Amino acid sequence: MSSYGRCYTKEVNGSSLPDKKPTVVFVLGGPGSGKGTQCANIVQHFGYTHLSAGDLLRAEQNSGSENGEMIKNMIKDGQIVPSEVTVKLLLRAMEESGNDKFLIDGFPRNEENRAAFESVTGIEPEFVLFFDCPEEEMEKRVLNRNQGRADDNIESIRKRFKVYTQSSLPVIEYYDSKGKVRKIDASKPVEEVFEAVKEFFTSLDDKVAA
Ligand SMILES: Nc1ncnc2c1ncn2[C@@H]1O[C@H](COP(=O)(O)OP(=O)(O)OP(=O)(O)O)[C@@H](O)[C@H]1O
Ligand SMILES: O=c1ccn([C@@H]2O[C@H](COP(=O)(O)O)[C@@H](O)[C@H]2O)c(=O)[nH]1
Ligand SMILES: [Mg+2]
Repeated sequence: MSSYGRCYTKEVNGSSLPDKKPTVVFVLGGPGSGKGTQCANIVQHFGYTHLSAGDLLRAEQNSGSENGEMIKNMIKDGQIVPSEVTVKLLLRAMEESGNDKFLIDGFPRNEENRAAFESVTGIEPEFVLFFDCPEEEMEKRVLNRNQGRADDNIESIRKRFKVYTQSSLPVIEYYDSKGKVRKIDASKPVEEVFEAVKEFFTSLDDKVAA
């Protein structure tokens, strides 16, 4: 198992493991709210490693993995891939990065994801960056994205919005009840959104330095 698994602690895993838990920020919001766009900016300014769970699943799908067909069908349908698969991909990417600061984009997407990540890693997010955006604006952005994604069509998008409302928003509400949500108005232009995003990461850097 990955050294970023719960086997993280010395007594389970021995001395070759990281002695400090990594910093994790979950980046959540609906399809097309701008998570990937803003994560690229955060990486440049604050030195995080960006892990998009969707990108990891797409790479796994294209790798010839035995889960490839299942992932392909679930993405097309906007369904949430079982945690067992996604958490394993995230842990491997965390370990391979050599970094200790991660933006986990588009995960956890439901309560099962949330509980699995926490129980496997023992990691709680530092905070949850929540990109709040009206559905109409998100739909427009996704339909204009032009990146050849199999789920950027009106049929898949409608399914993704439904899953987001039913399964992902409750995860954001859970973290909100713990005071961990940092909400951003994601309907604004990219530069303005980033100004708001920056404040949260600057505060965290200041807290760590203090
Ligand atoms: N603030 C913004 N204003 C206008 N367009 C934006 C903004 N942020 C991102 N976009 C554009 O909207 C599209 C979706 O952005 P992005 O891929 O970052 O969203 P996402 O939240 O990662 O979506 P998904 O969940 O589907 O992966 C892209 O074409 C991007 O260039
Ligand atoms: O944790 C996750 C993340 C993503 N998925 C599936 O991938 C698509 C696309 O995700 P994006 O974040 O928009 O790139 C999503 O609709 C799910 O089908 C997942 O199952 N679990
Ligand atoms: Mg994205």
